Amino acid sequence: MRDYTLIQAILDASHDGIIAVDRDSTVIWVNKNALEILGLPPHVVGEKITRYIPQSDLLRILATGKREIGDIATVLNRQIIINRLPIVIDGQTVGAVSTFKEFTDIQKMELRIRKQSMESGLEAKYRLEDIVGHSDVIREAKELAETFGRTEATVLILGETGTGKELFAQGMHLCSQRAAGPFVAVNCAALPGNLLESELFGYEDGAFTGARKGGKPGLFELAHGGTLFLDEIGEMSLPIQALLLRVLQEKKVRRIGGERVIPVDVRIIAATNRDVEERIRMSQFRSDLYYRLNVLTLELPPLRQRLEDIPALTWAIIREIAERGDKTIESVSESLFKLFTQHDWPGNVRELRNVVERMVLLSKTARLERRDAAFFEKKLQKRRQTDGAAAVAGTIPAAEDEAEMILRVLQQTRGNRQEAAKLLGVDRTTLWRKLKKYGHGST
Ligand SMILES: Nc1ncnc2c1ncn2[C@@H]1O[C@H](COP(=O)(O)OP(=O)(O)OP(=O)(O)O)[C@@H](O)[C@H]1O
Repeated sequence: MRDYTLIQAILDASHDGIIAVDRDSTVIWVNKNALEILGLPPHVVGEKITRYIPQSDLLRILATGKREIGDIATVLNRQIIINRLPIVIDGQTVGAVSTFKEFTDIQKMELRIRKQSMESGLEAKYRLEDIVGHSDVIREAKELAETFGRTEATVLILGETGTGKELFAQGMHLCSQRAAGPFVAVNCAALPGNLLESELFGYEDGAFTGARKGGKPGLFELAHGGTLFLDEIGEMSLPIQALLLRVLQEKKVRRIGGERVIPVDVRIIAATNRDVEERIRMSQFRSDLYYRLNVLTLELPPLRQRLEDIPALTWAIIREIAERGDKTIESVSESLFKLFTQHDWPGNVRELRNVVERMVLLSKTARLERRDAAFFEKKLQKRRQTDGAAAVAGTIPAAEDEAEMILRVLQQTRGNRQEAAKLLGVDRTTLWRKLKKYGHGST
């Protein structure tokens, strides 16, 4: 009797509701919270559970012997989160128990945010040790990134397009104390001004026409406890720069159309492939924001400064393709690597990835040969000719040619920019920038 009273007191002390049934679905134990949440009378013990809850889910647990964790249900107009488990003794299911609690607004929000962040892949995958390359320049960059990563300071990554800025940002996040928190990346150049503002800061219900019902948390809120990676920071408009600076100073955000001030704990890693200092001179970038972002600087080398890494990078790409199950390559000819070293790779590792992927997918054997690279040789030749002509004329390659080529490729891909960028061997942002430059920004 003493044991019974003691156990009952312990169960009643739990914040969760607990109700257990035996193999015949007779209630054998229930605590105070369960009675309260389910609205049951105190004398349910000894009665069939179906008398009070005709469709009780515990019947299913008795039948299947399988646990069900994290189910959400509405009971008496309240949302509850439930775990149901079989009670197993000596390998036999002798009953079932359900533990549950009210689902608070905070938990609801957490669940929604977690779901959103998983859907849009807001988790860092690459660790610094996954970044391929043994050249001195990349080794130094990795060492520096590791040192920077462990601090809480803001880091500015400088590097040409495709040099791995996002990979390094992920790597720094994963070696920081925030590794278990979210990693949220946003490309400031890919979103027009007002869209970038609502992405970063979120909005309240009814903030503007077309705003999602219930409002939307901004990326700062989603990155709470983690890292926010702001790529192409140099492209950010002046009004958004001012808002960003305020958030960095105050560590609080206010959603568009909202009154509430939401505290955020976010580490910023920013990146740019443009000379921000030049933009400061042209009054297009705020110097106070630049100094705040540029506490630590990590410069990433272009691929042409680490040509010795090409074989390792090529093999890493080949392995990834094989893992996807697309195609397996067993050997690569030395002459192909030699050809690769003759190129200056303006699109860096992203361009190398595109070239290798194309070759692997087109190759008919398990060996990559120089002859598989006919399309690449053509590209090289064309580039040499253009460079030669430019050198003779003392000009840069004609802009019209580039604009025409981009539009032609876009036509070919029926306006699909991602595909066009891939065919052109540039990233989407570069393509977007070029279109803007040639006056086709909104096409
Ligand atoms: N050292 C590396 N090892 C393996 N893959 C790499 C490396 N560097 C870059 N890549 C690959 O190159 C591509 C571009 O990388 P990433 O997006 O990090 O570059 P970025 O500098 O952020 O480019 P952008 O400035 O255009 O946004 C990705 O597909 C990435 O996987």
